[in-house]
Amino acid sequence: MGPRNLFLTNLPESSNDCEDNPTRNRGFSKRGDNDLDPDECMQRTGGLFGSRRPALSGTGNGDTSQSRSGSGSERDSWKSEAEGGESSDTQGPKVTYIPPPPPEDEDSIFAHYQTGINFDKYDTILVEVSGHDAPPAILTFEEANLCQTLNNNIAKAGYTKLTPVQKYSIPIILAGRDLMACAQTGSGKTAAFLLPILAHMMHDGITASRFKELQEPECIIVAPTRELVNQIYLEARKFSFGTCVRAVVIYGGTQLGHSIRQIVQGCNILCATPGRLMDIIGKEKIGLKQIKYLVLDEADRMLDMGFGPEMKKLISCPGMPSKEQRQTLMFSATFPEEIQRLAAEFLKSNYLFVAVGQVGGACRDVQQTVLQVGQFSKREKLVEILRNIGDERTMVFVETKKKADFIATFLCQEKISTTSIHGDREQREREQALGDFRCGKCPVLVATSVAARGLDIENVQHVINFDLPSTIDEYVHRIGRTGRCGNTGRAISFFDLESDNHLAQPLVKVLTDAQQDVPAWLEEIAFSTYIPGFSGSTRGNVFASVDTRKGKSSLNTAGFSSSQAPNPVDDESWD
Ligand SMILES: Nc1ncnc2c1ncn2[C@@H]1O[C@H](COP(=O)(O)OP(=O)(O)OP(=O)(O)O)[C@@H](O)[C@H]1O
Repeated sequence: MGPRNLFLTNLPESSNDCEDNPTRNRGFSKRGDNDLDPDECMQRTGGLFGSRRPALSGTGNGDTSQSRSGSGSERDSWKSEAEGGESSDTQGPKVTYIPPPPPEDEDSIFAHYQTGINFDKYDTILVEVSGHDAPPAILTFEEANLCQTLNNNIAKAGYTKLTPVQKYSIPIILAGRDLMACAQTGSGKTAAFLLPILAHMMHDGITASRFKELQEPECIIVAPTRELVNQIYLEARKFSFGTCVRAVVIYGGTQLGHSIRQIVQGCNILCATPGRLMDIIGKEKIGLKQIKYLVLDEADRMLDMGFGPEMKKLISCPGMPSKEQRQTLMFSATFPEEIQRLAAEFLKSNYLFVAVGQVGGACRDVQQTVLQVGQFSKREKLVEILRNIGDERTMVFVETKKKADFIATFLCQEKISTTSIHGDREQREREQALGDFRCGKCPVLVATSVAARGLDIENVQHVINFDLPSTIDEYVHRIGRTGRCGNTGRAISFFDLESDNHLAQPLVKVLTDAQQDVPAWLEEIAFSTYIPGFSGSTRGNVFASVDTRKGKSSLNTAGFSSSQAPNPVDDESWD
């Protein structure tokens, strides 16, 4: 195998507050004070595991091998990227990895970072709610009338104010309505669905318990990547702390038997990647009859051709309540119109659509810079930028798994502390890489799209698109790894005239909508490149700025409940 799996983290000699891992390796620090031979650097595996925040805690039992080579073309293997190439019919060695359980101490469970200076600016964002009979937004957690334990956990998590998506989503979900919610990256969509679901479960009571032969969870939450479902699990564990609700997480690349053992101990909320979930259902390790809530996080990704077929299989499984009998919730920062139409198959016809700001728009707390850089100049430019950045946490996105290893190795040889995450790395390595990055041992993480969505990592100050993605939606998600929860961040993208011209128009739109400077050369390309159907406005195929049902909508600002908001204007003038 090429350097792909030999590539390792570079760790400074001195340890810091991260847990040491017996297989921890040494390597280069940015300051280059421990000059390991690059080859030796390549001989070591693993890295650090654990960080100030709870570690990943997937569970599972080796049922299927993990594809060690991306099947099909690199770009087409996005799904195998997310699942790490795992599927029940993949040949290869048995997966035996069992992630260690997350820390159980309260400090770790409630570890969180501070909201940023722009958190209060959320209240100025226009919110559009479309669909009929929408309950009014709430302005405070108290208005949600949650139980004391939940309120205690919210306070311990450092939440004092609701974000816009929470103000509108929580009452809608408490009212039992289906919901499609779009809000910018880093604006609290996870709590927006977890809190009302937990409130319902606490109020209505739960059935699944450790003493049941067959576990029948009340809630299933699916997301496209292992690291993201684990992150959602840790949030569910946080907010359900001290309650009888038990959350479990299962994902590919880990031993299946361990997943099963976790489930049989009691499973009310199951956080899962699609591949592992369908394995567990196929083996009848859970029943679906008690499902009350089905949540699709990064929903547009879950419904596209990558995971759409598996999602359709899921809702057709024996025992799965129909869309009329369950509550279905979909969340994402992007939601193209054609995907919205696909979503209708999963949602009750009277679902509500909440759009916080421009659907598909970038978070305005991210300062975006686009540089024209040809492919042969990218590495030099990357090193120049990273040397200027110093030790601030930076995610570098590349388009293929091979390139992730290559660039990470290259940076290693440039004595820049770097690690990598992509779908061909063992799950253990992926989790170690994330742990090294989270705790700052490796301030640079080179990643493919497997890390583009959802990951909430403290202090990511910079995102560099070494390669621009193929779609503008993925661009929005990638740069959203920084500038989260009112904090500011910076994104720098290398625009290659040979391959990125198709992105020029949507990129200009995203930059303009986010009040960013648009380079003249990019504008020129944008308006000299004709893309059928793109009118440069929100009505183009690029963004669905309104509910594609074109239903009745009310335009509110996040700072008001609908009763106080300015008179709703016709969504024609929305954009
Ligand atoms: N009301 C709140 N007050 C303070 N912090 C919050 C609040 N809601 C969420 N957060 C924090 O903000 C961060 C981002 O939340 P979350 O990951 O749910 O964002 P998101 O909208 O799902 O982002 P993405 O679109 O990238 O998935 C998390 O660290 C979360 O704990």
